Amino acid sequence: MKYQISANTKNISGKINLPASKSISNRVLIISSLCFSPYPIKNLSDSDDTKVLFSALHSNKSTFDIGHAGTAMRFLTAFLAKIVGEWEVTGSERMKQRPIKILVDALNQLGAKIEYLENEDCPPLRIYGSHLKGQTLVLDGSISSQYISALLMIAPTVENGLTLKLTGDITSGSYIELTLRLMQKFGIQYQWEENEISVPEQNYFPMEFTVEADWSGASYWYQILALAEKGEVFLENLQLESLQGDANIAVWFEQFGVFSTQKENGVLLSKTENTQPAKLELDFIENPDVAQTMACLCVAKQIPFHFTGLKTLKIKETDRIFALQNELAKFGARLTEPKHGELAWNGIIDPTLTEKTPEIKTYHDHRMALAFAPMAIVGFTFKIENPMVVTKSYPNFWNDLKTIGFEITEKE
Ligand SMILES: O=C(O)C1=C[C@@H](OP(=O)(O)O)[C@@H](O)[C@H](O)C1
Ligand SMILES: C=C(OP(=O)(O)O)C(=O)O
Repeated sequence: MKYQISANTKNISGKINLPASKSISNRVLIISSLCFSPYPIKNLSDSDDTKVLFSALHSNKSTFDIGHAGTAMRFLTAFLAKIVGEWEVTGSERMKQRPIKILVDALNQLGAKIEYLENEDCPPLRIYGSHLKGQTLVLDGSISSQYISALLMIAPTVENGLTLKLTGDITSGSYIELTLRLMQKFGIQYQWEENEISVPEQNYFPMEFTVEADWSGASYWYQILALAEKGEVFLENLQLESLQGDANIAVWFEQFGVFSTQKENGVLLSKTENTQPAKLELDFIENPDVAQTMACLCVAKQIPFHFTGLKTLKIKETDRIFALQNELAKFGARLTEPKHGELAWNGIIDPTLTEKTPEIKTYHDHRMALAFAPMAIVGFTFKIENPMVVTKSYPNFWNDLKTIGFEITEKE
């Protein structure tokens, strides 16, 4: 199934009920399961990635299929490693290619026994969970922060706690900070100095928790306003003072004339002046999930760019560097990869590449659909293949777009 997308609107006006943060939801679900008594969670995300973790944590089975959900895979692996029993965790074909060795090695050092069932270093896994004994672990922090978050969340419940010494350039550090700040809200004390994080053995303190709106999901609304001539969008439940690292983008978008004001129940985005940078240079080391948003924005506005900090994009839901290069070429943009972890464009549209009605492939990646759809605002009409990939993080996305005047029709 495909959607054909167009948008005959330059002046945007809307009120959007954003999805709740899946990163926060998945952390509070794990923490709740680690508490002596579970606590009520309000505004839990309705994304596939959260639903799948919720089901696994509330099931009486011993085999779990977590689909495409990276955080669910990594967080559940660490959680099950300390629950006495024999467990199996698998996922989508792509999940079977996403590495997990760093986490498996760490958990095995703590006393778990985890085996690979198909390919070395990747899911599916058989986990023999047992009582874990803490120690100092040395871990490569440059591949995925999710391994580190997974270990940190179980750390207070491991005998003697845990100390993690991180080597390499730490990637997605904002997500490690999110983990620690959430743990702190549930009563946990920790120390983080330079590349060393220590969490003593202690109890989580259960308390009612309300999940904030998702900042990565908000990025598509910032992108829409940046592409529009003017307008106002109210994003419900969003907080400028946020636990999420992607809240950074509020500042990034000011150079596109999009300004953010905190109101009682959310953030008001407004665009009154049509400005844009001559060239965009950004480092995504703390914000990998908004790289597609910014690349699509720049191509739609013909802004040359040089992005760095993108090494992890190759091991996400798809190889996002490859996917962006392939699909943005259909709009005439020839993106280059100057170095591993970089993406650049000279701002020149090559008419020999341009397709009249491009068909955008989504590669099982929600962010391909989410980031390309806003490009309709500048007048493109295109199709998006397998548009329901958005349910991984933002199930109501297509309905939300319709409320601001997008035309979305189903095609074979
Ligand atoms: O911990 C988290 O909630 C996440 C961490 C990031 O992954 P990496 O640490 O693998 O970059 C991010 O891309 C992902 O969407 C969510
Ligand atoms: C990378 C992502 O998710 P995950 O790694 O949890 O599958 C994402 O949501 O963009």
